[in-house]
Amino acid sequence: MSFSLSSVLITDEIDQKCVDVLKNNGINVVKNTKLSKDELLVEIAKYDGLVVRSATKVTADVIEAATNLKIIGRAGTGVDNIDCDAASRKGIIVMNTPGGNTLSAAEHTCALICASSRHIHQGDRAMKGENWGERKKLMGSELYGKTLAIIGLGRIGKEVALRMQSFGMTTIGFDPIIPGSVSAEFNVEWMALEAIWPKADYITVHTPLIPQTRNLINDKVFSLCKRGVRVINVARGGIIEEEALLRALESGQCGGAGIDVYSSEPPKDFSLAKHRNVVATPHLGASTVEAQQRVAVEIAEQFVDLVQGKSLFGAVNAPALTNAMDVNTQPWIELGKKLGVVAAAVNDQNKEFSVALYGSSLGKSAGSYMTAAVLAGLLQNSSLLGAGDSSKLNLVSAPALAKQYGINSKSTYEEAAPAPYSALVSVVFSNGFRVSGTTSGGQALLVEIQGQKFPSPACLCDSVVVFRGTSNPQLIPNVAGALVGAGVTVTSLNTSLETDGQKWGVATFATPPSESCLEALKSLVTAARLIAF
Ligand SMILES: NC(=O)c1ccc[n+]([C@@H]2O[C@H](COP(=O)([O-])OP(=O)(O)OC[C@H]3O[C@@H](n4cnc5c(N)ncnc54)[C@H](O)[C@@H]3O)[C@@H](O)[C@H]2O)c1
Ligand SMILES: O=C(O)[C@H](O)COP(=O)(O)O
Repeated sequence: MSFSLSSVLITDEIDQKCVDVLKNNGINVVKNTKLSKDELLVEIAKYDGLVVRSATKVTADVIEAATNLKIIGRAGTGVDNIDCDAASRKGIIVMNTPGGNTLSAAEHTCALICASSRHIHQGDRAMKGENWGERKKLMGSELYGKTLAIIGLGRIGKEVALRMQSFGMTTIGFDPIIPGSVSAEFNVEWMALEAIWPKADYITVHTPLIPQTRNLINDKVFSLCKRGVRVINVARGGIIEEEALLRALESGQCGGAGIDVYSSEPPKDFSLAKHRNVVATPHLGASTVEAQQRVAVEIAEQFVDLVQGKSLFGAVNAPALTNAMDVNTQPWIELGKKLGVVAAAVNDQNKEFSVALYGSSLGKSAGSYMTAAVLAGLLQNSSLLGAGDSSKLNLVSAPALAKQYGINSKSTYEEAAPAPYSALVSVVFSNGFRVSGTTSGGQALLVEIQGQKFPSPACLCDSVVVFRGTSNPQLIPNVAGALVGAGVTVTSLNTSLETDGQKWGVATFATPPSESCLEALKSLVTAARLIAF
């Protein structure tokens, strides 16, 4: 896979090291952190790469205006400031630097837990106001022996657990993906959320902001918690419902909060940040010299690795493209695309299909990239694609465009492949049409069309003629003779087993023929398509 990048725009405060790494690898860089939205809409068209933190909102209109953009890099973790669906529809890769700021965000969380338990913020305010008398109002509580509930046991949640255990806190937690056996390895007892609420003295959230986590901590949850529970949010504003938190702080049901992130940034309303029992910071979780240098270098190196064809590490919207860089997976992705192209050429109902994967060498996880590959093939010559869409069709945009056009796909997996193949891919449409293939020596081979198997699989080379004809001993010699007569050099001719007196056939060529060669077949076959992959 080749990927070129000529000029990158950086619109947020990102460490100089990002600029240096990109420039040292021959990529032009412009850093402008002062662009208004209107200016960004004009500027963005000049660049094929964009690097942001959380301040720049890469909305659908920015992506629409980004006529040359190929990649958006997030120097950090959360990509919720980027419209990833809009980017996917335009075939634009979105990548982040997962892990580069994990330790800083974890340390900041621990700092907020400590500050909240000992009223550090209130004490500091009192001292600055020369108000020593505040001292007697600021009785804190020890963390030792208290229970810390961690919602989201990914990178940051785990690091918070390990650090707060050294204070003698008991750590419990919930994550729908991380099982109890894994969380037990870092001494977090996994519990269902209902069991967590009444046990927790402190609750810290470390999830992405997604529909399932929006307002996760709300009035109802506060009512199920211990009176005086303290909550911390260094993840995303909106995971703890801000109005519910204010109400719980006012009633004393919540004893204090440490908040780094807000549902709108900067907040439209500072009531929460100003509350006496809230220690508030302006989204500082990743704001350390170390984290900023790390994410700056990582995003730049990830861009360079992609240009050099080494890896697509950090891509969040391109599972198929990521796999397309693996030499073992590449032939399967090519096969998927070609099966999609064949299906689009000879089957007239392509809106609903399933990709059936067979063989342990493919594995269940192949479903996401093989489905994307088949979709890319199906859409390649489709009239569904608008003019703008067809130039953007790739393994990133195919699933997003298919969704837009109402094409539904799913995948299934079985460990055992039908003999004689060790691995096989079948694309099965809702009208019963089925096309199957495998790979050998890096080549895509057609094994079956419409349930009719090829005793000897047909190569899906650069261009082929796929035809259907009445089964008679003269079919192959007649088709071969007609093609030779039309001036094309046939390199192979394979036919399937027959069903209802009909056979499928595939012809391959030394050099791609023109569409006119099909004229020669008209009287010999019931259907023929020239397919250029
Ligand atoms: N404040 C900051 O400056 C700062 C810095 C870095 C990261 N972050 C944010 O912190 C959050 C966590 O980052 P991370 O690197 O640990 O991510 P991660 O992907 O490693 O972990 C997130 C975890 O949340 C879990 N999760 C998803 N849905 C859940 C649900 N409904 N309930 C419970 N858990 C759920 C996931 O399974 C995953 O394990 C993200 O929102 C990220 O954007 C903030
Ligand atoms: O998701 C992240 O990486 C953090 O929220 C950091 O955001 P920032 O890069 O704007 O500090």
